[in-house]
Amino acid sequence: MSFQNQSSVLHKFKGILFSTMSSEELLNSLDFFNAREDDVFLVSYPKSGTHWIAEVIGNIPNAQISLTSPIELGDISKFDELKMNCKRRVIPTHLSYNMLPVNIKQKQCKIIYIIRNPKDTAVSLFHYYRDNPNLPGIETWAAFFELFLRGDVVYGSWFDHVLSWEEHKNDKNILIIFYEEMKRDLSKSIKKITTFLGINVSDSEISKIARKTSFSEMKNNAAKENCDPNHTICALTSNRNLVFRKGAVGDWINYFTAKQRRVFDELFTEKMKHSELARHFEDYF
Ligand SMILES: Nc1ncnc2c1ncn2[C@@H]1O[C@H](COP(=O)(O)O)[C@@H](OP(=O)(O)O)[C@H]1O
Ligand SMILES: CCc1ccc(OS(=O)(=O)O)cc1
Repeated sequence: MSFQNQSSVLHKFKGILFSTMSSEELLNSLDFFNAREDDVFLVSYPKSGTHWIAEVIGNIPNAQISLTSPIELGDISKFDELKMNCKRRVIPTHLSYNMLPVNIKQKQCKIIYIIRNPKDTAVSLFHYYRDNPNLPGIETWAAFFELFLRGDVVYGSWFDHVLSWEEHKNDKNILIIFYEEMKRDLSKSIKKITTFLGINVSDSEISKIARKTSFSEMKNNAAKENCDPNHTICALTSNRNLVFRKGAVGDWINYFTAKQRRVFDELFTEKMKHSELARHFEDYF
């Protein structure tokens, strides 16, 4: 597998790194996006469990929804492509709240924001950088750790991303889901999601969705799929095999040195001192 230089796969837009698969023209035009009132946005910082929630939603019986590729993926023809979709659209994105098209906010579309312990997120993104030819090559975990702390990674700083959503955590059209809660009680999180979407689902159907969206099931299914580079659903890869790595809570402990842990905790405390969302991670640090 060939590793790419950062400049060939990432570009900076308004100070934040994006994949070159997100054209500058598209990023500049986001505010021209025409949202529909029944659109659902699935928002996350990369590697927070986005595919997992997408699979949960895709398995809701009779939901009549259509999962699209991320709003920021592609070129200016993106909005025409989305317009042609007649079903209720579930649109993933890794955009921060500030960059989200204004029309989505005006129409108060439903938004699910998934958030994961940043230490596990960093480790997961490190592996994504290493394995994914659409991301820059990275030599070591130590080098990646520095980039992550500085926000010098695709979609920028985890801290800034989460803080941009923090201010809207109580908006009635926004549901916050934690990866760690999904791991602890998947059925409970599925129930939260279906209730939020206004779809009535029985307990036995919820159990069925939980079975179908277990890590092993999703990883096995991805291994059987053909990887079609012309059908890119993800913003960062057309190979779904790269998405399902370990699916665990607390894997960071196998990577962080004692010093890295101290440095990270200091930065976390400083940046997230006013954050209620951050309190959720106290048990996982
Ligand atoms: N069904 C599932 N259960 C648990 N974790 C899952 C999962 N599906 C995906 N993931 C994990 O979510 C991360 C990918 O997030 P995203 O979909 O936002 O890119 C990966 O984490 P790891 O790299 O830690 O394994 C992946 O393994
Ligand atoms: C399948 C929906 C989805 C989930 C996550 C995405 O982001 S990434 O490209 O894998 O980072 C895109 C689409």
